[in-house]
Amino acid sequence: MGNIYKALTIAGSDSGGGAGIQADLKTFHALGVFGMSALTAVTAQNTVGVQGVYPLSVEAVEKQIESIGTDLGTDAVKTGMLFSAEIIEAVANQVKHFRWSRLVVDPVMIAKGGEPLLQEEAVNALKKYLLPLAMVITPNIPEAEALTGMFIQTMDDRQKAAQRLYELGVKHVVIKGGHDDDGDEAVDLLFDGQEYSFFTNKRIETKHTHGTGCTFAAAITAELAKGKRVKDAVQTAKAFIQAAIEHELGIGHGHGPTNHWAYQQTQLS
Ligand SMILES: Nc1ncnc2c1ncn2[C@@H]1O[C@H](COP(=O)(O)OP(=O)(O)O)[C@@H](O)[C@H]1O
Ligand SMILES: Cc1ncc(COP(=O)(O)O)c(N)n1
Repeated sequence: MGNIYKALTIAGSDSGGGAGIQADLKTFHALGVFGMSALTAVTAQNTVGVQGVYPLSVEAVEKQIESIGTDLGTDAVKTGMLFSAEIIEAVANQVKHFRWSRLVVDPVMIAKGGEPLLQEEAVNALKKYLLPLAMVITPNIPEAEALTGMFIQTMDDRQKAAQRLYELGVKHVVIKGGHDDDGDEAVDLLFDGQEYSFFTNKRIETKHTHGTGCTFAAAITAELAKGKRVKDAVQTAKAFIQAAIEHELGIGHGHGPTNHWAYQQTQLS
């Protein structure tokens, strides 16, 4: 066996299997990375919506991270749904304690159906404690608006928002374009403090986009765990999410999950 790369996801459980911890672990696995998890909350969720949110205690979150940090260690870390300011602060302290530098923060706030996955007052904790530790942050447009207080309509606005997030201490800002549905392309913007890069693919006409954000950020994390540069990791993640959306599974009665094994299959064929 060659080198085993490891990645840890700190996020909520999606019982429906399309987003959250489940999407992250499937994505790590599909990219050949050993996945580990620390749950922050359990959601009763499916393709139709979120039927319940049950946060874990701060102690339960801390203990899971400690179990991983004191034994297996990890090459990269991703955070997703963190639910509260208390959990955010605890996670930031653990990341610092174990000196985990390859940290991808997906600032999950609201599920596609509109249900809150982060308490409103926790947005400030995200900015204060976690963003300064992040190697990469991956907000969608509404999340970038909540973090910056800006209204984002044009690509120029997005570039300004990326600059503001960079000033909060994040080393690389990716503002995703899934929500910008004018036009026939899905464009993601990356800012590294110096230059802007654009990752563009054809926009796929589908309602099955549950978990796209989680999957995309998990793919970046898996590639960083292998030691890849951020720009290359984002490039692979963009190809991964495109394949996952394109080869849709069509399961459930609402917004279905993406296909986490499609990228691997397209690579093999
Ligand atoms: N219909 C689509 N066709 C192609 N790519 C998409 C589509 N919707 C989202 N994406 C891509 O999926 C990733 C997640 O984007 P987005 O939907 O903005 O995030 P979130 O799920 O956090 O709201 C981005 O790379 C985005 O460009
Ligand atoms: C537990 C959990 N975490 C995150 C999301 C966001 O999903 P998306 O990737 O569609 O924004 C979700 N719906 N549920």
